[in-house]
Amino acid sequence: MDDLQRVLGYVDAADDDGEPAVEVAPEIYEMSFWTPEFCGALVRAAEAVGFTPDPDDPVPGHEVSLATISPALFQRVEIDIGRRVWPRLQEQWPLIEYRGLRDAFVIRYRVGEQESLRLHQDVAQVSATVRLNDDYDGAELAFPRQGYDNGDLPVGRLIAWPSLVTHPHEALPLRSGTKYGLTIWCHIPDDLDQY
Ligand SMILES: O=C(O)CCC(=O)C(=O)O
Ligand SMILES: [Fe+2]
Repeated sequence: MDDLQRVLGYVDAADDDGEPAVEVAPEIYEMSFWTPEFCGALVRAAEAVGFTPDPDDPVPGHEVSLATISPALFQRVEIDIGRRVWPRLQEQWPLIEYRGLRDAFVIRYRVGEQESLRLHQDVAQVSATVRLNDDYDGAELAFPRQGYDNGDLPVGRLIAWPSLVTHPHEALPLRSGTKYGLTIWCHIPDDLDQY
């Protein structure tokens, strides 16, 4: 199968071990999500489209949204997260409510280009990241308060955390190679009269 079929059709993307999420550090949950083959195809698609830093982004990175690669892909990922990821997170956080994705983008770290990302928190309900490759050194996604980094996370697996207040995180300096990760931000409910 070629990359085009795989990425645009979302073919052979899901890797589902059927296991519940595992708490790898305080309120950080890991689970299966994508096949390594799909991760590789998505990285090649992101490279074909190109990475552009947004000058208005307060935490600028070299990123490309899945919606820029393909609106249909963005929609499939949004539905897939609602079907496969959210129920596993609700076992841990029963009151969260899925309102779709604020964004999902591939971020790239390259020596001589973007080599780290400063400590920040995300403005979202729940944040997640998927490891897309592992042929690089450094650039671990680190949570200083939780004493956790994703250096040992296998390609295709996802970790999720509460976006604000308790889980500031940073990408440590890259030492060699190119890192790709998928960042996922889930919408905050805005129907405040429900609460
Ligand atoms: O995966 C990473 O390197 C971190 C990305 C991140 O925290 C973000 O895009 O908000
Ligand atoms: Fe972040």
